[in-house]
Amino acid sequence: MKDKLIVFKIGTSSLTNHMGDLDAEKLAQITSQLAQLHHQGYQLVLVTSGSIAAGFRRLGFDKRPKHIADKQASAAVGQGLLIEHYTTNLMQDGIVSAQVLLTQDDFKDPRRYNNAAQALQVLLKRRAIPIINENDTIAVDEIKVGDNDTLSAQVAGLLKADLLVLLTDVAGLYTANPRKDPQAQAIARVDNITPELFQIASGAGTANGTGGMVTKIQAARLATMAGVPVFITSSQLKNSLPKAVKQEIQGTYFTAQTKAFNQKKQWLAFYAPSQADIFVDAGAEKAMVAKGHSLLLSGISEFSGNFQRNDIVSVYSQTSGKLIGKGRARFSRLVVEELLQFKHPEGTFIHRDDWVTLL
Ligand SMILES: Nc1ncnc2c1ncn2[C@@H]1O[C@H](COP(=O)(O)OP(=O)(O)O)[C@@H](O)[C@H]1O
Ligand SMILES: N[C@@H](CCC(=O)OP(=O)(O)O)C(=O)O
Repeated sequence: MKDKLIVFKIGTSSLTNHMGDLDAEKLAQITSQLAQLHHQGYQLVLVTSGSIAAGFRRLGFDKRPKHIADKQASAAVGQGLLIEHYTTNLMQDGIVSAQVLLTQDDFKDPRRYNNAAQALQVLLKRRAIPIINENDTIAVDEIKVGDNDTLSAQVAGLLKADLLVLLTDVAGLYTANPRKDPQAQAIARVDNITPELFQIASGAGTANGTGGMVTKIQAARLATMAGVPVFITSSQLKNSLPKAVKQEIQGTYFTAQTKAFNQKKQWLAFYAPSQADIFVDAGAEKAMVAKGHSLLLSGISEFSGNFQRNDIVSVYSQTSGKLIGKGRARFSRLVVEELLQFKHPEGTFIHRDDWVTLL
């Protein structure tokens, strides 16, 4: 399938042995399948975990460390070793790979966000495979994506991928954790990610993984809102990568939303820091959510926090108290306060082009 762009995410659980160390044989299985797909004409991106697993023992820890600074130091040692495996293996098939390390800051700052997209697009156009991980060594809480499931969804959305495949150690999402509940049933397809779905997903399956199915469902939510379908499957089945691309293997398929966010709206929805909270009345809520209309000044019932013109604000329903979306303010708080003194305040506070519904 020429030009189809697939983002694969491979978790620590799929790259390690029972001691938690990087397993070169498992990694080689992945690279040979990537090479196969590359030669078929697919554009590929790999988001890979494993830097901590690859580094901790060399740094003198006898098991995977738990403290943040120890993990960061291990990642600094392991990232180089991890990328060396990918580069060497892919080079044997004549494929150029590229290391890209990202943090949440790269998504929050619109300039860095565009830069990341452009650099990745050049790599893809030139048939290289970007090998992405979080920049663990420098990522403190404030700038952390936190898990590679989410990072892969962010990347898939940014690049408008045709499919995101999350490869793990179970063949998709089950009605309960299959490691703990033998009665758990496989779920083949999810059209709607409801809050109930999160309840069936507990944390990581092994001491090596981060987040388990919860972060995978969160990732699926983000990617599908950005218009990218998601397939969760096991990396341990034979030829799982080529089969996953066509869903010819057991797994869970999440359908993409039809009204997907474009790049500008993804930034607004997922990354833009919000400066203030605006509460709107029932009429405005209906007009914005159901009809996609702009928010007029007359629909504002309350606000908290200070905001300037062009700042991003969160909009809540006055009736339910729930967050309904985010948008760009056309006036500062000072001006809004003045305008709302009028009996019939006129003007658009958030234009529909600068608005995303998040219900
Ligand atoms: N409802 C569920 N369906 C499938 N797996 C689940 C579920 N709830 C929890 N899990 C656990 O999630 C694990 C996969 O997540 P994780 O260990 O973080 O893997 P990775 O390193 O691949 O990201 C599975 O091994 C499984 O034990
Ligand atoms: N960035 C970290 C992994 C973070 C992570 O999300 O791990 P996992 O749940 O195994 O995909 C690393 O390279 O070890």
